[in-house]
Amino acid sequence: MKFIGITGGVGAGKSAVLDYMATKPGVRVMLADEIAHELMEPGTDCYEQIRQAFPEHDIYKEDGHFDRIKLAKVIFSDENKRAGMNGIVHPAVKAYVIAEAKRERQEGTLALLVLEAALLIEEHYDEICDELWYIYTREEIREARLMESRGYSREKVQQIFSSQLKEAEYRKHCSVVIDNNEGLEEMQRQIDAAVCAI
Ligand SMILES: CC(C)(COP(=O)(O)OP(=O)(O)OC[C@H]1O[C@@H](n2cnc3c(N)ncnc32)[C@H](O)[C@@H]1O)[C@@H](O)C(=O)NCCC(=O)NCCS
Ligand SMILES: Nc1ncnc2c1ncn2[C@@H]1O[C@H](COP(=O)(O)OP(=O)(O)OP(=O)(O)O)[C@@H](O)[C@H]1O
Repeated sequence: MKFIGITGGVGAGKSAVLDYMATKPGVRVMLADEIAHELMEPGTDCYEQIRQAFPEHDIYKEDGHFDRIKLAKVIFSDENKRAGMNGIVHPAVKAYVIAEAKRERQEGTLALLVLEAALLIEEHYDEICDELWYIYTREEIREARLMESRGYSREKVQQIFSSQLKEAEYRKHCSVVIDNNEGLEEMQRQIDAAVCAI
């Protein structure tokens, strides 16, 4: 089994890449954001720690779950708060991922395990993954896609851009680059070639 980490900035198309890879036999995909959200459900250790770390903020929905819009405003506008939350959530996500990768390696039924995360490089997933792939899409295209598909404001997109790595840094750490500036078919053609080359 090979363990591939897929990264790139917000809106680069990582989920679109994973959706395509998930259609292939022998491939299991994992999304770090999804794992994080499960680990942040009310009643979990992460939930309690975040609650205690942000006592002065209303970051909740009526049912007690975190309100992602409110939480995003807090963590993307304050570097210290973002670091505080990362320090709670990311070690828990990484521990979960390491345990799943170990289990899959032992089980031996997969050809590829694929993990998608915006912060693979910052969180040193190169130490766990066999290869890192960078999904490259120009900022203006990502901004347009996110405003159109998710209704993000230009300000929100720019705030998230400035909290993430620059293109050169992603390229330095990744051995495969997928160019997702064009349509989905072109991206899928590059994925097929990269999978063949493993
Ligand atoms: C901050 C939250 C509430 C924002 O939710 P929202 O629905 O507005 O945005 P979404 O989840 O689609 O994330 C937008 C982009 O920001 C990235 N991102 C998420 N958290 C962070 C972070 N702490 N630092 C930098 N980028 C982040 C995402 O990967 C994605 O590229 C949400 O992302 C969250 O709960 N984050 C904590 C989980 C986490 O750390 N995920 C990254 C794991 S590698
Ligand atoms: N090649 C493409 N052509 C047109 N639209 C695309 C293409 N790739 C992705 N998109 C669209 O761009 C938007 C962002 O893509 P996606 O959600 O896959 O990005 P992401 O990198 O997973 O984002 P995040 O960092 O927030 O998880 C989505 O609406 C998606 O459908």
